[in-house]
Amino acid sequence: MTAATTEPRVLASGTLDGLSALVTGAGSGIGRAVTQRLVQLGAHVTGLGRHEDSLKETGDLLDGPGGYDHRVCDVRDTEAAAAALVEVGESRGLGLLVNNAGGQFFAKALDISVNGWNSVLDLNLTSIFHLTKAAHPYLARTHGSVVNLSLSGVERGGMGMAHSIAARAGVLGLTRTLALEWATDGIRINCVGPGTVLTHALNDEASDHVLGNLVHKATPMQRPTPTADVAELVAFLASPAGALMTGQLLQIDGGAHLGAGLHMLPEAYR
Ligand SMILES: CCCCC/C=C/C(=O)SCCNC(=O)CCNC(=O)[C@H](O)C(C)(C)COP(=O)(O)OP(=O)(O)OC[C@H]1O[C@@H](n2cnc3c(N)ncnc32)[C@H](O)[C@@H]1OP(=O)(O)O
Ligand SMILES: NC(=O)C1=CN([C@@H]2O[C@H](COP(=O)(O)OP(=O)(O)OC[C@H]3O[C@@H](n4cnc5c(N)ncnc54)[C@H](OP(=O)(O)O)[C@@H]3O)[C@@H](O)[C@H]2O)C=CC1
Repeated sequence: MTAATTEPRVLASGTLDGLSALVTGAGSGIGRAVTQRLVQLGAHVTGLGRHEDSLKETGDLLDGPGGYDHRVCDVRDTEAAAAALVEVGESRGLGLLVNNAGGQFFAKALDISVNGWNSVLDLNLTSIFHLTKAAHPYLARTHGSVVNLSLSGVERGGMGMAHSIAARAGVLGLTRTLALEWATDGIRINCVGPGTVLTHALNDEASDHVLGNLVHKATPMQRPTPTADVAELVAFLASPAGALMTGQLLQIDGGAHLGAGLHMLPEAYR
């Protein structure tokens, strides 16, 4: 058997029967793959995002025994996002929050304005704090969990990503602090750090040179991270098999965090 297995789906059907989940950024990429897998395993997912068409498309692509609905919302509008979560919590309860919506533009620190810094921090850190806080009462009732999508290699830093790396380091600190503060409420909270995932969004941002060449060089296992692998890990953390896992950063990256890093040098930007 080779290490490069192409089928990461190992959890038994029915593993997440009855789970109510909220996934931010469910309309594309990793969030869509996570939604698909949770629904296959029996969960009901509410997908959150800014664009109705892509959220609807996620719903059209689902196959599985679980359920799906969506809410259009910008997670940086912390009151609107919390209100959407409360609606879900009050109507169906909440056993899992996946803070997946995120991203950044690639720029050297000296080229990041105050507004640019704030927009990335708001998206990748502040919104997560407020939404997770709003989820507390519902997760306490179900002894549920939170999964925060982060990046591989945050502790190493990454050129062109000062704002995003700072935000993700903040999310890890938040994750570990809430893991401590909420453990006795029965709530677990973890981070998943994917390596490079060739989603449309990244393809739009980075040049073919980065995606076709540097990813392989910067990744000991010489391949990008498939969305399905990330989705299985999120489902595992939400399942009874993850019941003692909290405060973790699980890097699913082919060893990329051990290497020199895939730095977004200016020549790599689109
Ligand atoms: C190392 C390689 C592996 C990478 C691993 C990570 C991969 C991924 O995350 S994949 C997803 C990739 N796609 C994205 O991340 C796209 C997501 N980006 C966005 O949604 C937006 O860029 C944003 C949310 C981060 C910012 O959006 P918004 O707040 O709407 O931005 P504005 O246009 O209003 O601009 C605000 C502010 O930011 C400045 N700015 C925007 N782009 C750049 C840039 N390329 N360089 C420098 N500054 C930029 C913009 O000028 C505004 O500032 P002011 O001009 O001072 O007002
Ligand atoms: N691709 C990669 O290589 C890696 C990605 N990651 C991280 O994983 C997460 C998902 O990435 P990926 O799937 O690639 O990215 P995508 O850009 O494909 O997905 C991000 C999703 O988040 C939604 N979103 C973005 N901003 C907001 C907002 N303000 N409010 C609500 N929803 C929003 C987008 O939908 P809409 O525009 O409709 O709102 C979109 O569906 C991100 O946090 C990303 O940084 C981590 C490691 C590597």
